[in-house]
Amino acid sequence: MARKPLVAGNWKMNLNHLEAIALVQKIAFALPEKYYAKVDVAVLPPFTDIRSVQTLVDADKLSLAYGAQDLSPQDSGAFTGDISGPMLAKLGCSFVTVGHSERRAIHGETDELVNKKVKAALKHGITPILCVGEELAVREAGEHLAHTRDQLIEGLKGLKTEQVQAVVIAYEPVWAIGTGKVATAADAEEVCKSLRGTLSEKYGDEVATAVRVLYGGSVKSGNVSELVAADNIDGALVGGASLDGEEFTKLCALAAGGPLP
Ligand SMILES: O=C(CO)COP(=O)(O)O
Repeated sequence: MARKPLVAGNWKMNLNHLEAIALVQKIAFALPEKYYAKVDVAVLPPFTDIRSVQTLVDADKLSLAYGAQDLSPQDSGAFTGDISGPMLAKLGCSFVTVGHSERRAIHGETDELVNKKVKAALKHGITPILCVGEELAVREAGEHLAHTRDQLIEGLKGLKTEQVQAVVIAYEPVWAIGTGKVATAADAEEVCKSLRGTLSEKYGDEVATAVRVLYGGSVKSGNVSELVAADNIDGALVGGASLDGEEFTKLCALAAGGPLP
């Protein structure tokens, strides 16, 4: 089965809601509709931008999807500062990143919490983009396959097979994030293939064949084609390059197989 590539722009803590509107308009204008038949495109802005993005996407009937960068494992209650799955679902979010390495490192998120967040997203009909990836020391020790396998297994723990089928996985080696050091296509493919192998072993071939596995870490228009050409890489989770409308559009068009618009 051919998996449709997904390119998701993780804006991280960048752009206010006015800047968000400008960027989405730029992408909508620059990326012709026909590309969406070959690539799914999503933006993941900060929470404060989502309502504005929703309004724009709805009003102009854009094919672009959007989502959030995190969610609470809880639905509601005394959790100051948190944002819940039902709130995101109400805003029309299709995706939410869960377990991004920045949240694991800066906010101390454990695999157990990440697993709860994956379940919270699924409960509210939002596709979790479960992020896994090793630090440089882990790779240098040759432990990257075992490390990412454990993160995958723990992140999906307790899910039914059909729920796993609804998840997107993103392999983001920590040493390649925001550093300009992209993993080679061969390095990225090695891990993505191994993750798919783990899915097959735990949930069967059908699920493993259906689930999209993205690569993230210094993806740009200059390297995306080589990455998505690999058998087991089904798109990209893009940080820095997703903040530049022209660059992001180019990247999406190339992930769709080109030509440039
Ligand atoms: O963390 C990332 C996306 O989630 C990758 O960020 P960069 O593309 O800026 O390296």
